[in-house]
Amino acid sequence: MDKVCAIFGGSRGIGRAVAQLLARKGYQLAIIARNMDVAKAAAGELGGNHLAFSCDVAKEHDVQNTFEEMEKHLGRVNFLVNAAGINRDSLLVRTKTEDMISQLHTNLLGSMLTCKAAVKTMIQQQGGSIVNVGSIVGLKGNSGQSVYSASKGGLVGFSRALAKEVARKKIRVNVVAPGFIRTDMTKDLKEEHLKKNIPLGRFGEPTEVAHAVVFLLETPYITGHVLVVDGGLQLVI
Ligand SMILES: NC(=O)c1ccc[n+]([C@@H]2O[C@H](COP(=O)([O-])OP(=O)(O)OC[C@H]3O[C@@H](n4cnc5c(N)ncnc54)[C@H](O)[C@@H]3O)[C@@H](O)[C@H]2O)c1
Repeated sequence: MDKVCAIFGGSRGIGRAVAQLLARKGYQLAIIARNMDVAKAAAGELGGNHLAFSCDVAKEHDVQNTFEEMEKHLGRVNFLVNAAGINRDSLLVRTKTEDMISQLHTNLLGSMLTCKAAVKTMIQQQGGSIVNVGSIVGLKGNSGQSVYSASKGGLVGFSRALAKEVARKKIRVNVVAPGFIRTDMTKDLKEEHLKKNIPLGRFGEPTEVAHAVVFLLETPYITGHVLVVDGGLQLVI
């Protein structure tokens, strides 16, 4: 069977690193971003016949439409990576409701919607594999990130429940929970200061998370697992 993988948030950062790894392994990829030009540039960079799609994961209509288009142009998706995500750091008392909603919609509802669409097509194919990108703060919590932590913690609960729900359909659902990774999301953080708290003494690279994502995508006897990729940070926080 062809390996067709949809990567939401595949145009940059961790999603892009996953795309680069899977392209080298011969997967047929759908690179999905909100902006079509950005998605096209990222898909083009990979070489081969990978396709670009535009989609806001927080919008159900966009997600449904994207799955229909992917099936039309690539065939049925049997691998899914949810790497789209946003964070709006602030203390809860200062967090605007609209920022709560946008984080929950993008990070949690968005993955629920893409998983729902993917599971429907994976059931028809009698199998599939999903990796959702969570965060170490979804397990440990972090001051100034209560809403982001909730969205990522919710993603763990959702993924583990879904793993149970679809296991008999030969569909696996796992989570990768990164610590500090060097991407646009962390570019304004003070790495020199923060890295002192990380046992391995540095931020991670997107490709190091990508290897963990691909491991979970491809390892047939693992489901409902949360794989932490954090340079040992969870040991000390
Ligand atoms: N960088 C880190 O330190 C770190 C740590 C833990 C978890 N994560 C998670 O890893 C994932 C990837 O983040 P990254 O570090 O590569 O950051 P990034 O900002 O480079 O990438 C985020 C991606 O999500 C996309 N996106 C955002 N909102 C979207 C929406 N509504 N619809 C579709 N796409 C949308 C962006 O366009 C971008 O491609 C995110 O879920 C993030 O929460 C990152």
